Amino acid sequence: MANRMIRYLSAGESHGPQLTVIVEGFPSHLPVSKEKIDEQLRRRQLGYGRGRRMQIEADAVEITSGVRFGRTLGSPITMHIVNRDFKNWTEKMRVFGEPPENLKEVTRPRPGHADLAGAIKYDHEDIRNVLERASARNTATMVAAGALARQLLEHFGIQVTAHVVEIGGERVQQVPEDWDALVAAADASDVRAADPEAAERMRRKIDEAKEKGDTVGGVFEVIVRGCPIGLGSYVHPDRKLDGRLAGALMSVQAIKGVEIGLGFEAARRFGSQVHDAILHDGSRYLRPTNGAGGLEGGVTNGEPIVIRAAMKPISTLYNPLPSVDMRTKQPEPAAVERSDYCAVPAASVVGENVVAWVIAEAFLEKFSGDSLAQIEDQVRAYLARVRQR
Ligand SMILES: Cc1cc2nc3c(=O)[nH]c(=O)nc-3n(C[C@H](O)[C@H](O)[C@H](O)COP(=O)(O)O)c2cc1C
Ligand SMILES: C=C(O[C@@H]1CC(C(=O)O)=C[C@@H](OP(=O)(O)O)[C@H]1O)C(=O)O
Repeated sequence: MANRMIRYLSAGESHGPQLTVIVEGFPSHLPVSKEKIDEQLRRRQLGYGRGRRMQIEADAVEITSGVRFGRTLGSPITMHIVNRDFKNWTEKMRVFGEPPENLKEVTRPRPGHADLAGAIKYDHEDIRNVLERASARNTATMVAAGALARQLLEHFGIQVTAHVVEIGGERVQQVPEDWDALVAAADASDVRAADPEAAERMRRKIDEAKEKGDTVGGVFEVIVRGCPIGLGSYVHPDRKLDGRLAGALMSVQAIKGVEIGLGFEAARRFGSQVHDAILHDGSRYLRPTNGAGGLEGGVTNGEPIVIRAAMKPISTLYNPLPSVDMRTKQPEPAAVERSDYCAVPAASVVGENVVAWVIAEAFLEKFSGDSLAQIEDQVRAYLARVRQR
């Protein structure tokens, strides 16, 4: 295991009273904005193709430890996110007491969800005991932790953004090259695609899925700029930042593929068409291209990190696939839960914040310190040294 300076633990069921995340290892004196965390949570709730649950929730954190007068103390930071929907589930989600008489157990596992494997693994008769925690509701905690990490990164000039590049096979053709224009265009679009024509085709694809009781997936791209050269390491597999980023993104519900830089396309080209030449302008190294996506040997090379993640279509189908009733073992259509039709735009916001977390982890491994000032000293000294190389 790499020596991680920061870590977090999350808890909470999708229809329980709240989600909780405890973040540990942040330096003291970092200014914290609750508004910035809430803004990321708000963005995660948006997107064309989301189901009715998002109209019930209004995600925001309550911070109950680790911050005083707007700055971190160096102690664990606890954040709570209330599940507004809990008020509709108080009986069905009781912590103690007997199940209500009218409780309808979920017994027909949905192909693609954690239902079947989870019910067998944890010996549950009622699949609700699985889906409550498997649910992507928990991505709100990933975003809260990432949004905190992001504030550390921003302090050191590192920025993260994401945009959707594909939904249901409809692809973006034109992406603004300018960073601010890309961020603005992605944020202004309800599918988070920066290309308005592609966005329209994506919306139609989501409508088509909805009409058919079906779902669609897609691909989003996360970009990090401002990372110093030298985060992560080649010296041991579990310290390689490419592997850690891919692992973190693959741990987000429904993410089934990750590629960095040219990714799978690199496998189809000659090396001369893949690798980025090394130039020097007299004061610093330059890379005319960025096929590596900002990572060589599992180490940041100073270029923007470019990483894409593929999300499978949502598993709950209103027109359900064949399944089996786990009580009777008889064929039955899979259970239907209230659901999203497409959550790629939301997943892109999750991806953005998950990536921010991993970069902050790597940043604090390289520039460790108990207070922000100690870290600033280290960063300054390192960057001065880099300029001499
Ligand atoms: C933002 C987001 C929203 C999701 N919404 C739903 C949903 O409404 N219904 C559903 O069946 N799956 C949804 N999923 C996907 C499931 O949570 C996921 O497929 C399931 O937990 C099984 O895990 P796996 O796909 O990683 O194998 C969503 C995923 C994300 C990232
Ligand atoms: C609650 C969220 O997403 C949920 C993820 C999800 C799933 O199965 O993963 C199923 C749905 O839950 P519900 O049945 O309560 O509508 C989504 O709404 C969220 O993103 O905050």
